[in-house]
Amino acid sequence: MWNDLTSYRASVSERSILSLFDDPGRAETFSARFGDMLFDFSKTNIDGRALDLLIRLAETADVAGARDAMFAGEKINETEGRAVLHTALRNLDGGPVVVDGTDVMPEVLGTLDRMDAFAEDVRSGRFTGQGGKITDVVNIGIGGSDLGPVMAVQALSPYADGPRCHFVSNVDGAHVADVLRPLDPATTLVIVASKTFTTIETMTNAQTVRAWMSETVSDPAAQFAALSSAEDKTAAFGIDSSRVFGFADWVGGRYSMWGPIGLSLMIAIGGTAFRAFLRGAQSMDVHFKSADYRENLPVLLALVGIWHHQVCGYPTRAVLPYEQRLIRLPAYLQQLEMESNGKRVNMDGEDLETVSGPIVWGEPGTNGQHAFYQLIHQGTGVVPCEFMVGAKGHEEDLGHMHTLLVANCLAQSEALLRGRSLEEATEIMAAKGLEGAELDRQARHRVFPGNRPSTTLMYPLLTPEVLGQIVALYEHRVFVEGIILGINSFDQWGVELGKELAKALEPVLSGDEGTEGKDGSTAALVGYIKTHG
Ligand SMILES: O=P(O)(O)OC[C@H]1O[C@](O)(CO)[C@@H](O)[C@@H]1O
Repeated sequence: MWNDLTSYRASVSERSILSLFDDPGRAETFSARFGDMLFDFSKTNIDGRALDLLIRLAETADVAGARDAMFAGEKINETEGRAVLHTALRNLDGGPVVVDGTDVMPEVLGTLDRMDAFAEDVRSGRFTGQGGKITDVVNIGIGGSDLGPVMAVQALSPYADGPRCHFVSNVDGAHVADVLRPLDPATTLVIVASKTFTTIETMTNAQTVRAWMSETVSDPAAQFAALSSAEDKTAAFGIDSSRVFGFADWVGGRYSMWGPIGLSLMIAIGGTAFRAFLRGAQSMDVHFKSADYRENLPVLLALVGIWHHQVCGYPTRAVLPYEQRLIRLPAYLQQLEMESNGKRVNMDGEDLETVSGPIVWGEPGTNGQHAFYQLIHQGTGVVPCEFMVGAKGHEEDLGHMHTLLVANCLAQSEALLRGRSLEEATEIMAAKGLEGAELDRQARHRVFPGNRPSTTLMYPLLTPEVLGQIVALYEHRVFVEGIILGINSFDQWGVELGKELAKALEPVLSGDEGTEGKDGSTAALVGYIKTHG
């Protein structure tokens, strides 16, 4: 299958994507809709034959079978012996989801109701701090216990009518210090978000914040809540069980914002909007489960990704939301995609047949246009770009700005597609009065090779429901890519070694232990810190 794809790609690699639009139906054929959402992949070099081969790849990998196994609660995370059921957290209709013979939905929905009640207590002032109504919430977490809520709170700021939410993740004391500086401990709620309740960054920050709070309030623990599966540890930290929201081991960290890890978002936007966010994701689940591969957005997004990375060999992909409020989406997707599919062996522990998942990066447009788009347009490498934009913005009185935003988004994908030839560039520069060798030289700097692939995801407006759809779309995209590559997308052993070595280096840096056994570079770097620290 892979060979068929790579040899077919080689046979069409020189053709211009623009020429494919000689087919007047191309934009329609190479796009798919889900409700009001449109995914356009016509500005890629994928044609009917390539799509057929990609679909066959999905069929051969039995994506549908793996998908059904995931939704059915089978232990598809084989290296950790766990089911993968973040979809149960947004299964608002409550149809049974059985794990080890038990329907988990009553507990899931019960926890959601408890979260809702607590969020409402905080928002209404029924739950107060020791100085009165809660004005600020500080979520302490990292990775999957941080990136989702950070991204979503920002994305949905037009819906945020609750206390202000802040996020502390880095173990760099600068982060917590900067976040706490303007806050009043007596009206601040602290949420410690950690599935394991052992993550060193989170626990260190939690202790720092508790110490900060204890300088002002008599009972700091009363203003703490915890989002964790480790109830013994939350109790040991002194957090009352009424403010502990747990979740099962079948919710992976980077897939967890649909449940308790989303509490800060729920407090910011309220329970009704939070449920709309879940409903959006749930609707994408239904689509993923039922739509034909050729109409299935997560499957198509995955196949386009596979085409560009594994088949064409483009090493990275850029996610470019023309939506300022999605500023943290690229970071969120970096964890989702790279922690999930950045693996070198397959489920059986054998070397992968192909390269693993791509490097994912990006920034909102139009800002990126004034920074790295230069390389995207004229650099020697190809970066497939994933644009996304809403038909409308929330600032109705600033509609003219939204029009300009959309114009820029569409212009970028058009420019990548068309490019500008040497003849065109020469004509432009000649019209400016240049001639001879200087004309030639200057024109060459103004050539755009074009023929660079991009996709565009469009949606009506970034509502909670649409955000839920977008995030679930990407989750399932990562899943499909993982299945096709044979990867377990739900473990993350690659983060462990660094954690272990950091633990071992702490006493070396503090002077309790020497650098014996360390490589020369590490020993020298320790020496620098000891001299200058
Ligand atoms: O929620 P926890 O247990 O603190 O873990 C935080 C993050 O750390 C990781 O395990 C990686 O270090 C992520 O997968 C996870 O999202």
